[in-house]
Amino acid sequence: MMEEPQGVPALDVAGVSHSFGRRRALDDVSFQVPRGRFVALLGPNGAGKTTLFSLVTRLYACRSGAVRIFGQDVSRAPSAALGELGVVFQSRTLDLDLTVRQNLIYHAALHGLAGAASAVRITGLLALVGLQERANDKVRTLSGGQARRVEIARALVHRPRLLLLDEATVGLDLASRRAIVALVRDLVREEGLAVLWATHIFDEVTATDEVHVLHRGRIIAAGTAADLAGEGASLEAAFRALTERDEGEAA
Ligand SMILES: Nc1ncnc2c1ncn2[C@@H]1O[C@H](COP(=O)(O)OP(=O)(O)OP(=O)(O)O)[C@@H](O)[C@H]1O
Repeated sequence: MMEEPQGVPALDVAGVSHSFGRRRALDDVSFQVPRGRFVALLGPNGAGKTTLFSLVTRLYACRSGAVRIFGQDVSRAPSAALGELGVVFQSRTLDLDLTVRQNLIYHAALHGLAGAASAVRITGLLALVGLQERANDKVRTLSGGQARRVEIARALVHRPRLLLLDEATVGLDLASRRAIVALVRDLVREEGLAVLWATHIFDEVTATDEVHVLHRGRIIAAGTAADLAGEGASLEAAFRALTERDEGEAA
């Protein structure tokens, strides 16, 4: 295996464009997620977040530009690249009639992990997301927030170093939303994970987070949330000003 150059980012999106027929969903998008950092991709519905995730996960072929995960190109070295990637999709993807543990065992098997090694890993992950007590309950009996935790555990089964979450708090109440954001931030701090957190919710972003603002398929601003907000203004106000200006320029 080739040695990984130091300083290579966890995720490198370089000049990526994607169209559906004549509709351009992504237009020359470039940004990076450094190792071990929480980076927010902030964009309203329809900005292109899900399309971008589909390209990073190879659901769609990347025809224009490149996506690299820890230096591995997802088109040229898909196994090496995707082996470092865990994903939590916007829509729920657990089997409701299996238990929490069964869902995880099934997913571990897809990654070639079985028997005692799988059991140990799953027990550790359930502790990490605070769901040890619910291991043998059917997913159907869990709250929305607990089900999300299972999906986060599942995304980490194969020990990826980069985790992508697409609107992970959608449909959750405020307390559950906060708990999920806190859990993911703990994973960054304590496990050294790199995270790309796609959201349209401003209060999920803190002042020191690096933020990339995606609007109508283009990155229209980037920096820390505090820099983008400017003195005294909120991130939400800055976001509105940026997107209105972008729409004005396009008109
Ligand atoms: N399969 C598809 N076929 C045609 N157009 C699509 C398809 N998927 C997405 N689009 C269009 O591409 C643009 C970006 O959509 P995308 O779903 O990536 O946005 P998003 O930021 O994830 O929004 P949301 O959070 O609502 O899913 C939108 O204009 C959307 O209508």
